[in-house]
Amino acid sequence: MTNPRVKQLFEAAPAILPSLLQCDFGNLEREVRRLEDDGCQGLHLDVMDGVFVPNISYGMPIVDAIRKLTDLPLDVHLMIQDPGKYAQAFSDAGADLLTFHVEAVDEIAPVIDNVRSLNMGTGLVLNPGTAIDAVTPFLDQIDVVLVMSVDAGFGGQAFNPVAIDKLKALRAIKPDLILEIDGGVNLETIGSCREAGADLFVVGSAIFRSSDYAAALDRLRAEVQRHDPHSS
Ligand SMILES: O=C(CO)[C@@H](O)[C@H](O)COP(=O)(O)O
Ligand SMILES: [Co+2]
Repeated sequence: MTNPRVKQLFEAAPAILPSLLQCDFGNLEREVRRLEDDGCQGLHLDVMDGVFVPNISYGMPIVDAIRKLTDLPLDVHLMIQDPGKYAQAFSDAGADLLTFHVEAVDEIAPVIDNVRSLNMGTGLVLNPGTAIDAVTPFLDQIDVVLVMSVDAGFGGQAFNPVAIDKLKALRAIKPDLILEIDGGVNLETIGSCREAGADLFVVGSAIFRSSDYAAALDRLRAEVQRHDPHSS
């Protein structure tokens, strides 16, 4: 991995990545500063097109605005049809790690090649109903598998435990693969994700519905630490 911010993010793992979907967009700079001050090691940006998922969030201009506000690694989760068509634009906007859904493309390999050629970290995303066989042929070409524990499209949904078995299976197949989990990750669910092998934890509601982000992040980090499979 040559992208220095992605390298930095992976070295920080296990790490919590706040999903900005539910942040206060009217005060974006204040939100980003708060998360930086609270010791976050990266930000998760959810891009939704109203076609691949039944919701619309934001696109390149917001990624670009956040890039100008921070040097933190930007993990851009594309929930869009035909993601390869927009890889260059998200690279230009400042994405460091670009993940796209296997369900959104007919041919996965050319999109991986496209993202890699732009020097971004590359990740494949699986919705809860998609088996890991959809990503296993590509594990040597990518940097991350993002396992969804909700159907992509909305924050605030309940965690689907099918994700736990997928994390365990992927960890068993490739011990050094970076595994990311997204959807319904909170104080009750984050420990089992860590035990199952997750390295990066995307958290939306459990941070942004709290009045004290720092305290919420500290509690989540303590839970990750408590469930670390490597500590005795
Ligand atoms: O990609 C998505 C939803 O599609 C996520 O990144 C959510 O935004 C996470 O929010 P919570 O489930 O933690 O509320
Ligand atoms: Co996401």
